[in-house]
Amino acid sequence: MSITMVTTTVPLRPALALVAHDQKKDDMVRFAVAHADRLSAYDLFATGTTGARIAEALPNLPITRLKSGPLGGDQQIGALIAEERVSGLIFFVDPLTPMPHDVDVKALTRLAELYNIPMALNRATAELVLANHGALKRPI
Ligand SMILES: O=C(CO)COP(=O)(O)O
Repeated sequence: MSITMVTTTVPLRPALALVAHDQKKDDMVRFAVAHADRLSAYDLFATGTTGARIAEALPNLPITRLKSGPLGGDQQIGALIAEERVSGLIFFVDPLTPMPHDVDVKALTRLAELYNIPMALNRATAELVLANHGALKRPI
């Protein structure tokens, strides 16, 4: 007599955070539309307005919207990184416009550095991150 063990594996999905400054939101929407299939493999988080723009363009793509960046959304994403719940950050930064919440942006990128998660600050790097999506760590 033989015994067969049946195991099921529930894959843990890695999570990605998407953020774009105002002058880069159109770029982010184009990026999300171009990669909608691949992005659907992730649990997605976004700052408020970025998430709204993506949801408007891709209503079937689940995305958790946090607060708007200037109202604490960058810090919320930073907290998710510190809790090791986000394994990649795609942040289309506007290098030409001063931001009142620049310290929050700096704190967010610092945590992405500290926790050694892939962080793309422009579209060229975001393409590389998504193309190497196997490198994105799974959540604990
Ligand atoms: O300001 C931001 C990042 O610093 C983005 O926030 P919103 O997506 O709410 O515009």
